[in-house]
Amino acid sequence: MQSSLSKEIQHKIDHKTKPVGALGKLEKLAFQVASVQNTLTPELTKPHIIIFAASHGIASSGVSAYPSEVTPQMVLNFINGGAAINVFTKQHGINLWLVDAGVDYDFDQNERLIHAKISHGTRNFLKEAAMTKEECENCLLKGAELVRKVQDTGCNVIGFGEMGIGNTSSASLIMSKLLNIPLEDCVGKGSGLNDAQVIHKMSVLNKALEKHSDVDDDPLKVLQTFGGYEIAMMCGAMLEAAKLKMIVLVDGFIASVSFLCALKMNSSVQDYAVFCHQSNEKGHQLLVQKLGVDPVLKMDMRLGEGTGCALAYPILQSAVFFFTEMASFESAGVSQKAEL
Ligand SMILES: O=C(O)c1ccc[n+]([C@@H]2O[C@H](COP(=O)([O-])O)[C@@H](O)[C@H]2O)c1
Ligand SMILES: Cc1cc2nc[nH]c2cc1C
Repeated sequence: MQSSLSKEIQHKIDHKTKPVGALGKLEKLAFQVASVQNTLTPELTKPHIIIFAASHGIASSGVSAYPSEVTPQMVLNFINGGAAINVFTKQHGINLWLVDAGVDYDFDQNERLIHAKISHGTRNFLKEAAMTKEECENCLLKGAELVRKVQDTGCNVIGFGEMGIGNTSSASLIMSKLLNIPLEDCVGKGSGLNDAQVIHKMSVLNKALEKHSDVDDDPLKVLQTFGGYEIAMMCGAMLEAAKLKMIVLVDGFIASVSFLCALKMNSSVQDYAVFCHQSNEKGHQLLVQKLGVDPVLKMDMRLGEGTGCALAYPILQSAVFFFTEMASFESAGVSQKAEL
């Protein structure tokens, strides 16, 4: 049953000076933000994006178009402000936090980089589980702790990005296991494999599935076996952000898989999530369909880093601003729909 606040929110949307429904998806977003914040006067405050970076044992098995050194190199690029996410967050006034979740490199102390290194990278899941149970649980706790720190700054809308060469392999395996769908439907080009290389990636990942055939669909076990530290930390962060009633901006394929893990642990996370864009990575379209969500943007992007969140943020702002600032038919003296 619709609550009385839900009815009031919908009434407010429908009485703005526009044909009913004419602001399309913006109306759904406004409804969601007002519902999450439990108010007819929602606001977005101190937007943040956290990027979690980590190295992957599987990256040595020829599953990515790029070498694993790119992960620490890109972290340095984030620190120096040169990556796409730096540019877009600056453009839209979004605060950016960088987290070393487990990169295979010892960074110098830097005030722009948060040290949360679980280890120097996950193990290769062709041989053994990527993480221990304890490491996986530590990731969830660390992600949650970071979100609490962000919320303490006055933030109520948070997006998550990732950087980790090899992490589309982790994400594909987790998706296949948790949704019980064929691996083939979950595996794509990642950061840019050609067709022959995707076939090799498939055969490597099939071996990993065989190796861990005893793993059922328990989300913590799946995350521990195939995950990356950044995927698990993001999962813990999303769960905490939902608990704190923050709006959660979900980026592309890998971030959506973190969301899937979070959803399997606590289904209420769905109410807080805004899916920012439809990634070009093969598995994402199916994942979005299975989740029953309709991403804000489709820009043919497949970058990660939280770039989809940064691009969708001003659209979310427009949703909140029309809801709070537009005149109503009554206040503007505009005639309503004719009774025909
Ligand atoms: O966000 C996405 O949809 C997305 C799709 C494909 C690749 N990526 C990025 O590319 C990296 C993973 O690609 P790969 O091929 O190394 O598994 C990782 O750093 C991700 O941020 C991201
Ligand atoms: C250069 C580069 C930048 C990235 N950012 C996120 N994933 C990435 C993968 C590569 C290869």
